[in-house]
Amino acid sequence: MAHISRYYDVKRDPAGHRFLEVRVTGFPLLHLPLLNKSTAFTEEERRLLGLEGLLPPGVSSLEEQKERAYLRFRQQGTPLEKHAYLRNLQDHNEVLFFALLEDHVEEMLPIIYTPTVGEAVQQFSRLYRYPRGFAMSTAHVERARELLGNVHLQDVRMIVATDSSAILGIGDQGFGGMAISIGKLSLYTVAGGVGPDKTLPVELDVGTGRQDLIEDPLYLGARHPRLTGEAYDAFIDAFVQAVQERYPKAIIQWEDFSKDTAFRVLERYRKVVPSFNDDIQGTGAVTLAGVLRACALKGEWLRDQVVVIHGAGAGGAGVAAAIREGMGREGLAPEEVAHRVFVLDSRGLLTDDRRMEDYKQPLATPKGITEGWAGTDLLTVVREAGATVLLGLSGQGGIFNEPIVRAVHANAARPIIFPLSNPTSNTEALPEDVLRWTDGQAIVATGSPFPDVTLEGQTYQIGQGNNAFIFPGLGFAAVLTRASEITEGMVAEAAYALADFTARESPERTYPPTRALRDASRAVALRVARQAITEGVAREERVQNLNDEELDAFIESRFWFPKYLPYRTAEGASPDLT
Ligand SMILES: NC(=O)c1ccc[n+]([C@@H]2O[C@H](COP(=O)([O-])OP(=O)(O)OC[C@H]3O[C@@H](n4cnc5c(N)ncnc54)[C@H](O)[C@@H]3O)[C@@H](O)[C@H]2O)c1
Ligand SMILES: O=C(O)C[C@H](O)C(=O)O
Ligand SMILES: [Mn+2]
Repeated sequence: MAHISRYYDVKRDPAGHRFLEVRVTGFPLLHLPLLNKSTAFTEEERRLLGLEGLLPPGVSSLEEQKERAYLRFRQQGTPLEKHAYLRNLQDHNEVLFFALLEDHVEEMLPIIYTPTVGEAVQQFSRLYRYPRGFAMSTAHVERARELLGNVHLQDVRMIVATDSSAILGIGDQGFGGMAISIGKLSLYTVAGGVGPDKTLPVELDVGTGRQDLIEDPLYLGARHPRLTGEAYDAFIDAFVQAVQERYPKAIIQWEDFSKDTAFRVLERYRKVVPSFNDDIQGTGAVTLAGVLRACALKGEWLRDQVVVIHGAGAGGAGVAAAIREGMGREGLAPEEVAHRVFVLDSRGLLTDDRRMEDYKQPLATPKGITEGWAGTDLLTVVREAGATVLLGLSGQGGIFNEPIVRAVHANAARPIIFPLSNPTSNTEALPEDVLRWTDGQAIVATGSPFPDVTLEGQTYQIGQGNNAFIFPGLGFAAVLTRASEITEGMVAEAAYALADFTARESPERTYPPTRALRDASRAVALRVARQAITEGVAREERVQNLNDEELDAFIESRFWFPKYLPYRTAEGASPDLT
């Protein structure tokens, strides 16, 4: 089968300046988002590349293009319209898209990512315009390798793949989960330095449990119930094998797999292909980092807190493991930790006399500890355990009500309350309410972005405890070191790196402001890369003997930045070659 094998190369001229040697010219060139400069093609390039007459005569600089695009962006009425506008731009001109994003990261992150991406997931089949990424469906299992061969990208290093079974807190979303993979990878580029040509969003369309989607005439996904059991495993196996063959250097980030599959998929492949689960590991790390900062803000240790985690899915389990690890590092033995970390699912506290899924068993509280307790519901657990920290990962909007928040406050002068569920409608409590119910004493961070809260003349910044502060740096470090595996040590290091970065750059906050996302990711990448080298999983020769300063410089030098390179055609080739 004929494909465009390589339609461009990055080369250097004799003076050492980089340029793109392109093998596509004319109209098709204007339709390749990685190559299209649109109105920024110079007159010389237009002549050389057969573009004369196809573009308006005015030549714009990238700056002018950004100005034009930003004006249009501001004219869009709703967040979803803004999202659609930016996605459209991304599908036409990636350099411009990322350059614009870089300039307005605080304003645009909530549009391309959480919370608006949640709406984009739900509306995916209605918003759909251009192809992006790899869509694997049940009909393709036998031919996964061949189909991945149809993807034009030559050197994919970072893959985000979802089976859409638990998107944010909004559940099974069928094919629409593709929007999450796209959104996460945009962050990899804007914050993590991975070039857009090195990223591949993937939808693993194993079907959907949503009858309303199956019956929706406009639905674009496969119309059958979700694969389960062996058929499901065979599907994911086929995908992983195809990735290993076509993109042997790629890292896989598993995203928004429901608790029923998340743990199994993570464990099955983590030593087969370098991979991690963002909701388990990324969320664990970001939450530990924020809780450590919150403890530091009130001059206390994590080991002295009592932590209640509401939600025992991928996120809750990851957070529980990370908090336990953090307490262990502060000197607590596992028996002591058992008195300080409590996890609840929809049936109440996990205790070891209950029947439950395998992955939950290590999270369960020994029955002896809860002897004599008045109950195992959230309010009772907060009271009986003496919770000083309350973390929400249940996707249950509003469940942290006034009595519950006040009960935590009764145990701590400065309670730490993080409603971490996304999107905004699933937030366990609004920051303003939490602050009001605690007379401004609570330390609050949320998963979705919230504006500052002003209460009785005092303004409180609400940190965004979102794994976006972890995964770009973690994944970029794994890419740059060519890690053979993403170890628990690397994930833990990401958490401490973020906490230290926040302490250094924003000492009064739980998390850095989102405009610091790139710097935070770089700090995370440095420490994760160091950990990979120390643990002997870094396969990249060039990083083996670098000191920290050199490693940081190496990371910086590998960052992709949105700018246009000059274009030329292959030597001797005629400009109309396509
Ligand atoms: N802030 C972040 O970075 C971040 C990261 C991951 C997940 N999350 C959020 O956490 C939520 C859960 O995501 P997940 O990936 O763990 O999903 P999941 O499907 O794996 O788990 C959901 C869990 O919620 C719990 N739950 C449901 N109803 C409950 C109830 N009434 N009471 C107590 N617990 C209940 C159950 O224990 C279930 O296991 C989502 O809203 C998601 O957005 C946030
Ligand atoms: O996507 C996010 O905003 C964070 C997290 O991965 C989630 O599933 O909620
Ligand atoms: Mn997620």
